[in-house]
Amino acid sequence: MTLTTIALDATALTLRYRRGWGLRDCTFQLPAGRISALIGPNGAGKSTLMRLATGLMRPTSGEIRVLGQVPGKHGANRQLAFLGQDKPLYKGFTVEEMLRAGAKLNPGWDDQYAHRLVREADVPFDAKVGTLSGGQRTRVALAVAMGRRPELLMLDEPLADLDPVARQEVMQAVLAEVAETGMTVLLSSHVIADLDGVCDHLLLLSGGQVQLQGDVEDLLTQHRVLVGSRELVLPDGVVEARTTGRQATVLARTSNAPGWDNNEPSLEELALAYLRSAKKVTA
Ligand SMILES: Nc1ncnc2c1ncn2[C@@H]1O[C@H](COP(=O)(O)OP(=O)(O)OP(=O)(O)O)[C@@H](O)[C@H]1O
Repeated sequence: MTLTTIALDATALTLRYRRGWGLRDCTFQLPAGRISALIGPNGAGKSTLMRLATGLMRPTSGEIRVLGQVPGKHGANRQLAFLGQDKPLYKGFTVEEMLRAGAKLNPGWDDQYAHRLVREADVPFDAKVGTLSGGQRTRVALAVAMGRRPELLMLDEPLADLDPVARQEVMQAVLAEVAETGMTVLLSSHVIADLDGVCDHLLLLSGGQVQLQGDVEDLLTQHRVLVGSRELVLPDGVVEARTTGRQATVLARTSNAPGWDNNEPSLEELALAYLRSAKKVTA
């Protein structure tokens, strides 16, 4: 990938908290204009990575570049919008006042668009933010983040408190924005099924380290779910092997597994196999 096609570029990125590692020697690149999934178990380092990208924290060693710049060096990156797990809203403001604050604070603010996003979510403009449900607050926080029309949008588990219809609506809004403006999105979620068909790039962290990264289509074609007798010879590239009775189910990075029934994995099968195998290694 050349510089202009890379939105996030990390080299040996490390952050050590007093208690232990947040991230450890992470090297990866996320492509611009695409939706990248950030997956990992609790404590994997997903929020830490996003905080480093915003410049809220500095790495202990290594480097991260966001849209070509080291975060925080030239003030807040105006092209970057970040929506963390603690939604950055003023509880005493009405939704309308929140949008007005967004307009005042952000030069590139698109007021019509932000209002449309709130309207689509059926959130009343005159309601106080503090009286909204968790899901409604998420929709307002998203409108504030996307109203800035950022080049890079980072969402830390944005779907966690949304109902199934709202999850779909939010993903549709994000997809439409990516298609229309070429915005780059980094999206973390524990519900991998929500990311399937939406994300075209994957970054999987575990224990602060990169376990798997790449283009989703490429990763899926490079892996196989193999089903067969447990007596069969395992191919190279086994990520995870499980047995029930006389049958074995294997996920392997291979295209050559004689004797096995083999199918391309879904994103969920791929990610879960890597997450389970990382858990076994660290247990
Ligand atoms: N402020 C902090 N001080 C000390 N340790 C921290 C701090 N924030 C995170 N950590 C530790 O760093 C590691 C990575 O945490 P992080 O919050 O980045 O993980 P995560 O992948 O976002 O987890 P989750 O899915 O639970 O939100 C964990 O071991 C966590 O305990």
